[in-house]
Amino acid sequence: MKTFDELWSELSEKARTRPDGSGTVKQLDAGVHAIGKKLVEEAAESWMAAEHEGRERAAEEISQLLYHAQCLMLASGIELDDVYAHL
Ligand SMILES: N=c1c2ncn([C@@H]3O[C@H](COP(=O)(O)OP(=O)(O)OP(=O)(O)O)[C@@H](O)[C@H]3O)c2ncn1[C@@H]1O[C@H](COP(=O)(O)O)[C@@H](O)[C@H]1O
Repeated sequence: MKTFDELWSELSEKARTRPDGSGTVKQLDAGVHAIGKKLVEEAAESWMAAEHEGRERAAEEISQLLYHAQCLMLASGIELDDVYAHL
């Protein structure tokens, strides 16, 4: 279990150190267009899970949505505070 901010610290570190086997590094190397497609996919999966699959599955898909949102942030040079300023 980790918070949104803890995940951000972890992913930012992955982006900096580029450890072998990191799915995040792979995502970042794939670029904004590829990450955006994943984000749309996870948003749709979150919607379907919330409508048809129950709370646990919806929570799981939303976690993946948040993860891909952070990958998009990293790939776009967007910081947490840039997003928090609009909440
Ligand atoms: N929270 C996530 C996370 N959520 C989703 N994913 C990736 O995104 C994929 C989900 O998208 P896909 O739909 O393609 O894969 P899937 O298994 O078919 O899933 P569904 O389609 O069924 O939803 C997973 O297989 C993971 O590779 C994640 N990968 C990593 N994290 C976190 O990010 C951290 C760093 O990960 P690495 O960079 O891989 O070390 C990890 O410690 C985790 O906490």
